[in-house]
Amino acid sequence: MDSYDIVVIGAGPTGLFAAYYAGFRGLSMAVLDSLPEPGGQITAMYPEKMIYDVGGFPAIRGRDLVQGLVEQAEPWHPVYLLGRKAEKLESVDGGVELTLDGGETLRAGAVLITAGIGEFTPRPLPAGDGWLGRGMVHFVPSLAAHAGQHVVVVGGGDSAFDWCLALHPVAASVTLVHRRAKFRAAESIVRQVRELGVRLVTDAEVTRFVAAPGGELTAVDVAVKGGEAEQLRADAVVAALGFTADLGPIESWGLEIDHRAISVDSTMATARPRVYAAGDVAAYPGKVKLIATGFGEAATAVNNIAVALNPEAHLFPGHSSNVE
Ligand SMILES: Cc1cc2nc3c(=O)[nH]c(=O)nc-3n(C[C@H](O)[C@H](O)[C@H](O)COP(=O)(O)OP(=O)(O)OC[C@H]3O[C@@H](n4cnc5c(N)ncnc54)[C@H](O)[C@@H]3O)c2cc1C
Repeated sequence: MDSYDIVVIGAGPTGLFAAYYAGFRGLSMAVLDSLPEPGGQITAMYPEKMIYDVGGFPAIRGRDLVQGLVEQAEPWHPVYLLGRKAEKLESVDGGVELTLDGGETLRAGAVLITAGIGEFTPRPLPAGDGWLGRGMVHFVPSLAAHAGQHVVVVGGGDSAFDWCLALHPVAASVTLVHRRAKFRAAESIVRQVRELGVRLVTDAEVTRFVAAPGGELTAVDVAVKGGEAEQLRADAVVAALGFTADLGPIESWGLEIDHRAISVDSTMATARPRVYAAGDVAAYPGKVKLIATGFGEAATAVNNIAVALNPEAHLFPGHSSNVE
């Protein structure tokens, strides 16, 4: 069984900063996330948006903030367990045992839950059943992977339009398909996408994915309300229909849950020994759910964990600027 000083549950901005901090404190760590990529809500919902309220960055694109956090933690070699979900948590002698989906177990001196608003489940595109990873994605980790491709984006919210904006410069073509005539996305972003000349097919639904004899995606069939069905060339489909989020198994771990978040004290400790929480998932009076808040809480949690694991350790870590 693999064993770490800290297992961080959730590779959103809070979990990634906690990985840096654990390394800075000389602690070994694994970071697990049910998503296949790090970055939490930023990666899943707004990687192309500019963020204006992270200290030190007057403006930073979501994707770049996540990359910076990953780079910042990298010197400490965090073990990333991506696409893996924490299912069960048990207190054991000297720490915590976590069971992942698939039955694998991990031993941790302490667990830091940075699960945000919970595990994301993409809203399904029924016609795309069986196509995930074979031409269909729910979000785009790498724009370069779509260079020169014909891409069909399905959805009418901000993220669908964000993907159109981001993909337009690299893709051969981008077409948006939405089942209504009205969009949920902000008017300004809809206008930008229209101005780029992206084709918007509305009152329309993707009914079938069309494969070449080799099995690769070549097109999608689209039914248009009151109009003629058409076939759109497609090397890739981005199904941007939104996500549902759910704390899922974490709610059954014997923690104190308050409005879908975990109650913590000022050390970020939960009701269970050696289990801490930080970021959006951590609740206390006056809590403000922001990236900047999560960074501070991650530092508080990890420094307190360092003392819980070794009572002779100092709570104050020293200044990073003093370390060569
Ligand atoms: C559209 C939008 C715009 C925003 N703009 C801003 C902004 O401008 N400024 C700002 O400060 N904040 C903004 N926010 C809020 C900000 O994104 C959140 O405060 C931040 O992402 C919280 O980070 P986190 O790491 O605590 O949680 P999250 O980012 O939610 O990450 C939690 C991670 O935990 C994983 N997870 C959950 N349960 C499990 C499990 N059981 N097993 C494995 N993995 C699990 C999830 O998959 C997820 O990746 C915005 C949010 C949205 C939706």
